[in-house]
Amino acid sequence: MTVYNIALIGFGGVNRALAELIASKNPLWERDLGFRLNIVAVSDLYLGSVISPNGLDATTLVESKFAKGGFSQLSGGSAEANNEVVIKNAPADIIVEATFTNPKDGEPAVSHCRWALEGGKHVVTTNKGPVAIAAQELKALAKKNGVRFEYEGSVMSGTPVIRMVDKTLAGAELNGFEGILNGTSNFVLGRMETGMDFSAAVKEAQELGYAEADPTADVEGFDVRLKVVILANELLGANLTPDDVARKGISGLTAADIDTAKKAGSRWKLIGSAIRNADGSVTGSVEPKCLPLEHPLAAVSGATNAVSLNTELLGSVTVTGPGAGRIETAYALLSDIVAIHNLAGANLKKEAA
Ligand SMILES: NC(=O)c1ccc[n+]([C@@H]2O[C@H](COP(=O)([O-])OP(=O)(O)OC[C@H]3O[C@@H](n4cnc5c(N)ncnc54)[C@H](O)[C@@H]3O)[C@@H](O)[C@H]2O)c1
Ligand SMILES: N[C@@H](CCO)C(=O)O
Repeated sequence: MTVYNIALIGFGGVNRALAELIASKNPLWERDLGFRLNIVAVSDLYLGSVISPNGLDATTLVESKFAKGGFSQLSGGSAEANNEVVIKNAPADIIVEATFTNPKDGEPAVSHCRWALEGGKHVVTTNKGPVAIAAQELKALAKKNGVRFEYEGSVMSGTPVIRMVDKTLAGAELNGFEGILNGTSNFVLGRMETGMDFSAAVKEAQELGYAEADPTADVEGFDVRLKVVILANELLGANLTPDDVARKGISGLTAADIDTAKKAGSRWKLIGSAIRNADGSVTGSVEPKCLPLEHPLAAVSGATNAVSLNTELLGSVTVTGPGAGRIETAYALLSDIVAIHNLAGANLKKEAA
């Protein structure tokens, strides 16, 4: 039986959801995917950290109501989030990075990824910071150390877009994309169409686990800007930084704007896009657009995301699915681990007794 030891960095909505899945689905994964996951360490800013070489019980982790510093009650635990010690010393094959996204410099998550990869540990992450800001460096580091840096959940949560385009649209000649890439702002715009106030709608998105720790990142377009950078660099071979992408969020839209659009048979959406220019350069942008109802992105509602990929050989191909949510994003982490597992010659497989 193949077992992957994993260490969770951050134990908020997403990594907690992964632990929930581990608690209930390990037997299914063993049967269908050929591996099970064993949590050997967790580190969280609020809860502290714990290393347990034989593994922590996922159900206990999920069901215990830990107070601040509560991991100190566990054997091998501390009230401090000793991320560096956990990443470097825990006997983990895979580091699962799901701390806050820092849209400015990606830290401390970039360092978390660096420590893991330098130590020969795979990284799977839903954190957009390290991917948008340091993907090239981290991919090179992973290659040098014979491990993988995987980040499917950094764009569109568990809905496959990065790996899907890479694997199944190879050769289709992608020229650009436009999409709804932030679940929170799309959810908020939808709620405003029903007459709900902007702040109440943001609060609801927070309660549903869609929003960033600071929801300004969602409604002001910073989150979409990171996602445009990730997709443009990954799929169009660009070398954009967040500062290269023009950005405008949805906070300036009023109830009257929403109403006027509705009466005109259209709908506001926050659109992230990038195009390849004639000279080969790539331009990205984030802005609210008033789309006619017949536009393919106009009907995308709630926290659902969609991206229309403009290809030379196939025309437009649209991928749609959940763009946020705890379990949905935890699934992205699982899909990254499946990708690692499926790599021929992966040297992390362990035959447990
Ligand atoms: N929730 C979603 O729908 C979703 C979807 C895609 C990507 N993401 C990204 O995944 C990551 C996690 O999302 P989430 O919803 O679980 O967020 P969250 O705010 O619920 O949890 C983040 C956790 O990380 C911990 N943390 C923050 N900084 C830390 C540090 N330096 N060291 C240790 N722990 C730290 C916090 O205490 C918190 O428990 C974020 O980067 C987010 O942008 C989230
Ligand atoms: N806060 C983000 C999470 C997914 O990256 C969103 O609402 O889309």
